[in-house]
Amino acid sequence: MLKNDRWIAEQAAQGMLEPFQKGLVRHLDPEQQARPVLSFGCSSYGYDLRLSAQEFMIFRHVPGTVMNPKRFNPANLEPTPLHEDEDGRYFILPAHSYGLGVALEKMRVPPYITVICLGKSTYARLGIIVNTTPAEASWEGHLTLEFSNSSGADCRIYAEEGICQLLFFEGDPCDTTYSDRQGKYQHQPERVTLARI
Ligand SMILES: O=c1ccn([C@H]2C[C@H](O)[C@@H](COP(=O)(O)OP(=O)(O)OP(=O)(O)O)O2)c(=O)[nH]1
Repeated sequence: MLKNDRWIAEQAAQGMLEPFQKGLVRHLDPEQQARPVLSFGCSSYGYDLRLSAQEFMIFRHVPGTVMNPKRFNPANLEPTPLHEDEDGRYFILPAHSYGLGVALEKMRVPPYITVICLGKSTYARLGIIVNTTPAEASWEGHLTLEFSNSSGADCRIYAEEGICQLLFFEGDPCDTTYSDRQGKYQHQPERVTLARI
C-alpha cells in the first residue's frame, strides 16, 4: 500500500527522515511570499527531498577510456561549483550531461518499506530526468541522486530546495532486509557515493 502524509509524519518522528518538513514549503518567507523555492516537504502521499549544497559532480569523457562499473574511475567525475544569486544557491548541469548529487535529508527506511524516488514536474518540464533507483528495506543514509539533462540547454539545479519525490510502499514482511545482508551502500554520508562492486 502507498503510505499517506499521516504515516510519513509518524515515521519521521521516529527517525525515518531528518530533517523533516511537515507540509510543502513553497516560499522561504511565506508571510511575505518572499523568494519562491522548488517545493520540499511532506505532500499527500509522499515526501519531496532537498538537494544538499555539499557536492555535485558531473561526468566527463576521459580520452582512451571506457567506464567500467566493476572498476569505477573517479577521474570520470568532476566536482562542479556552487553558485549563488538572488534566486538562491545552485549548481549548473550542462546540456546533454549527467550529474550526481546527494540528498540533504538522512533516511532510515523501515524494514517493511520500499521507497521509490521520482522526479519533480517543474524540473521534468526542463528536460531533467531523475534516475534514482529504489531505497530498500532498512537502508540508512543520504541518497545519492542521479540526474540527466536531456535538453539542449544548460540548467540550474537548486541546492537546499526540492529535487525529487519519494513514495513509500509497504510490503509483506521480507526475510532479509538490506541491513541484514550488509549491502555495500549502507550508511552513505552527505557526500556523493560512487559506484562500488
Ligand atoms: O539512486 C540511488 C538508489 C539507491 N540508493 C541507495 C539506497 C538503496 O537501498 C541502496 C542500494 O541500492 P541498490 O540495491 O539498487 O544497489 P545495487 O547496485 O543493487 O547494490 P547492492 O548490491 O548493494 O544492492 O543504495 C542511492 O543512494 N541512490
